[in-house]
Amino acid sequence: MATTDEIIKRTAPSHLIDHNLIDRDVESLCDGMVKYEKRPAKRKDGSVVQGLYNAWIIFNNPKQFNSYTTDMVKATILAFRRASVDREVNAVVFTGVGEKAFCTGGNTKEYAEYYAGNPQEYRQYMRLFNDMVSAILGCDKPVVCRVNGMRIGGGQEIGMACDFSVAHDLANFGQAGPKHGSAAIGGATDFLPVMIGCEQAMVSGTLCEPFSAHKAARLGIIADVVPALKIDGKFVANPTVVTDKFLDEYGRVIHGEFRTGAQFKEGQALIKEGEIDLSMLDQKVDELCAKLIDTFPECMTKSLEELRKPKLDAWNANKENSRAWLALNMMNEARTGFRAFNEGTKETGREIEFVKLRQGLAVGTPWTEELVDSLMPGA
Ligand SMILES: CC(C)(COP(=O)(O)OP(=O)(O)OC[C@H]1O[C@@H](n2cnc3c(N)ncnc32)[C@H](O)[C@@H]1OP(=O)(O)O)[C@@H](O)C(=O)NCCC(=O)NCCSC(=O)C1=CCCCC1=O
Repeated sequence: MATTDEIIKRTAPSHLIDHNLIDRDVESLCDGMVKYEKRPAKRKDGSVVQGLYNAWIIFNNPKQFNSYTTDMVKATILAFRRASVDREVNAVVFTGVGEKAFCTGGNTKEYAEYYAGNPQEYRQYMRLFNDMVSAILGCDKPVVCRVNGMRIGGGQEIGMACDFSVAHDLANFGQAGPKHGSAAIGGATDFLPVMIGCEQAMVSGTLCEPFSAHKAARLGIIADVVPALKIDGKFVANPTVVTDKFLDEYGRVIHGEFRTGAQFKEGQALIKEGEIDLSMLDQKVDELCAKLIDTFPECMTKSLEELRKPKLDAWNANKENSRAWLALNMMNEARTGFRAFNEGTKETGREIEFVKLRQGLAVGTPWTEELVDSLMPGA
């Protein structure tokens, strides 16, 4: 009987059709701000698998906490399509450069300086954003979000669109919309209720208070969490988060909550003096990818397609209405909130005085350019 290798050699066709949409490097679409790297796949024992790879899609905009510009969104759509049709790719690892931020969502500078006041332009942008989320949810390969740092706003939304999330425990997770002039309707309002229940989804989607990685793991936003801080060469859990207790004296769950007061400050100081090491994160990602490759490919894809449906159905039901609302929202609250973040500073703050705005609207004050300018931090 011929061996599998002999049969492959004898029967594999000499020509394969390329199903990519366009034949261009991902990097060339966005000046290298999204990288596409095929990294050799490994078995559970760490040995390299000949001819098979994982596609690493990497946001490369560290100065702006890996927020995505319009060009980066275009490149990401094509990167996921490329991974989907690449026969040698078994899984996608979606991550960012550095150890501070996976992604903090839409680029607030571009939002404030180009899209603010231009709903027709933002409608076109939101077609691209929607297609990026759909490209992740429709990827024919399992998608692992390697959470290399904070996952905020649209960054949290595209992260939750992935199939698995593995995070280091200095990362925070949350939304920013209602504080910066938007609503988390780029996926979070679709995914959060399905993933963590309506009550905690409401907390995360409206109050804009971050969850620690340990809380995100406890609630079910991420599959796994590992340490990244080393003190004297030894990995330690995030010292700003409660990880050594589960209940407080009243029986309330406190595991994963942020420490407060002096304890929080001491934790911050410890992080500053320690060393950040992502080797445990990469080991966990490698372990997961090694498990994924040890399966039938079509059965894996079918399982992904079925298990994605709760998120996908909510996303498909709402994404076009959300796109339309977000475009029109660029006329008032988004124009105001993203300008405030972009024009504010650490000294003046980067958010408006919400009560002042509410007091004005309570007496019917119209949205004029003058009103918007008066709300800018430091105005
Ligand atoms: C809370 C933060 C994420 C982190 O705060 P902090 O740790 O204090 O860092 P900063 O000093 O704020 O930021 C460091 C520098 O990075 C720049 N930065 C951070 N985030 C962005 C961003 N999203 N776009 C562009 N630049 C960003 C920041 O300006 C600093 O640089 P500088 O030169 O100014 O010193 C905090 O950074 C934060 O709140 N960031 C903004 C989060 C946000 O509002 N994201 C957009 C939400 S809306 C969105 O994503 C949407 C997606 C699709 C659907 C519609 C929609 O609204």
